Amino acid sequence: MPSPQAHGLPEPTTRAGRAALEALLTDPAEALTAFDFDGTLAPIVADPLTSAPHPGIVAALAELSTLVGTVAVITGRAAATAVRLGGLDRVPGIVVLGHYGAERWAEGRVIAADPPPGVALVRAELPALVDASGAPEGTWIEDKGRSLAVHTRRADDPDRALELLAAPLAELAKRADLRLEPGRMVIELRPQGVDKGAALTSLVEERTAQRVLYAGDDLGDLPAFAAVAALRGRGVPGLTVCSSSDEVTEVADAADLVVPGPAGLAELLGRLTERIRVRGPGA
Ligand SMILES: O=P(O)(O)OC[C@H]1O[C@H](O[C@H]2O[C@H](CO)[C@@H](O)[C@H](O)[C@H]2O)[C@H](O)[C@@H](O)[C@@H]1O
Repeated sequence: MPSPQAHGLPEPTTRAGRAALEALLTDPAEALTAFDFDGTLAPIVADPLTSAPHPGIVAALAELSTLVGTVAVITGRAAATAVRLGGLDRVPGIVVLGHYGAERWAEGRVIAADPPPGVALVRAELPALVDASGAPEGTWIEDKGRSLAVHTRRADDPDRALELLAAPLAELAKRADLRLEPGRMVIELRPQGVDKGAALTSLVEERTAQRVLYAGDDLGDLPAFAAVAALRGRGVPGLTVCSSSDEVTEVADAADLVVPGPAGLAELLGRLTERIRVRGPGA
């Protein structure tokens, strides 16, 4: 039987990753494949309202959806926002879990619990807090409905802005009983009790998936990587893929396979679908 590399698939650097890729190729219908949105499917841009998937990557997901059991996106965005920006409704049967798993979009419907009262408190206090922090011009607030994010990418000195914001945002999050979620030039204040790891695990259980692939790029994806490791312990082969950047190195350190950003992921998906088609299901 040819190795995955014989068809241009990159080789995971870990034994568990290689075993998971082989298991996925052998039984794709048993697999759940899940992807982060920003930085993984969509290149990072200065204005989150203009995010768009890497060219061809949604078509690749659509093709993948005909070959594997489940295609999902798990994002910090509101689910409907990711669907709209990504054109994700072009992927048959896709499940989109938004707000780190607090929302679920499927077949055009969003299911979510009401946000906790702390979100309204943060909405009321955050503008004055950002002003008082001394964070440089360009720091701005994204109100996502169920959570709020303070972005520094457009600030003169993004890292300095994050330093100035860290303590006051931590104090506000504590008072509002919300979770502080750091990311790529952003700090979010969001409801507790959910993360991408719990979201991924629930979906794997719901779909009774026997193989799992998860791809991400940011700190908020690390719980999903940990969930993949835990699933391996329960006998479910799992492959973690990092869409790499210079901004976050922890994700590459934890991954079985590193690809160069969304362009690299698009290429990986193309090779993966081609390999599954050539090999045929159950081969
Ligand atoms: O879980 P994700 O799908 O990765 O979403 C995480 C956050 O992504 C967005 O912010 C990031 O992408 C922006 C657009 O490229 C970029 O400008 C920003 O610096 C990044 O942090 C989004 O705006 C957040 O709401 C998401 O939670």
